[in-house]
Amino acid sequence: MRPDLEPKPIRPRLLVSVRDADEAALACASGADLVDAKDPENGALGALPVEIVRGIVARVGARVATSAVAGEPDEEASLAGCVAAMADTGVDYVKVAVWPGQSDAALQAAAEAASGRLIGVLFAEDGLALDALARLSAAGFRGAMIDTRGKTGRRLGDWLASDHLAAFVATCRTHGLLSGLAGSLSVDDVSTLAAHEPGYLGFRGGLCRDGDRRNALDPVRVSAAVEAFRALGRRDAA
Ligand SMILES: O=C[C@H](O)COP(=O)(O)O
Repeated sequence: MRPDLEPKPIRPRLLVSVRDADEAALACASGADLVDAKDPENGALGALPVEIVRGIVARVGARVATSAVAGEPDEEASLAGCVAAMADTGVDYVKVAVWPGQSDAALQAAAEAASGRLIGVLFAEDGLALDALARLSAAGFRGAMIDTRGKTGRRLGDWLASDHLAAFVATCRTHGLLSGLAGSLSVDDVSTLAAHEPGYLGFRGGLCRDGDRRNALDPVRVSAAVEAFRALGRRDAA
């Protein structure tokens, strides 16, 4: 059965970024809650070709929630177009980079292009942009997440202190946004970050062979992550 990501799950959900339908099938079979289509060879928010994303949705979309990255458009004019192309693949959520200088009109057009399924990605390297969250909510975004832009070994917690992450999640909740945290996370981060009660925690590198996000997903690491998330649920239910 497809897990419910909203409005507030009893535990954070596990997002696993995948690069093709075979990895999507592995993540889904292992018990990931959200399968996220992304090109790990192309930076933090590399978009996959839409044909590959359609293949991922066809393979796992009936069994698990799906998302896809629409990239990091560097021109405001191309934002809504990138989002629309990815929304048209049938994914449940589209993720796109947002930055403070974007106009409200551009944000609104992007949200409309994804029919209320758009998640804005902010980068930890830019600091805590809490004021952006009200704008995303007003524009019609469904959620917001923090990720790291540079995949060079510095992790989410190296950029933002725990109280900042808690403030991000709480402010998302205030504005009715689904919240996500990511950035070179490992399974050891799960219980600490879960305490902030985000909607989901996102993983790629920490679940790949040798911890390198450009390598294939490692089934043993994916299973360990799934177990860590399930343990949270059991702890909360106890
Ligand atoms: O959306 C989440 C990202 O794919 C996380 O990637 P990462 O764990 O390699 O930083």
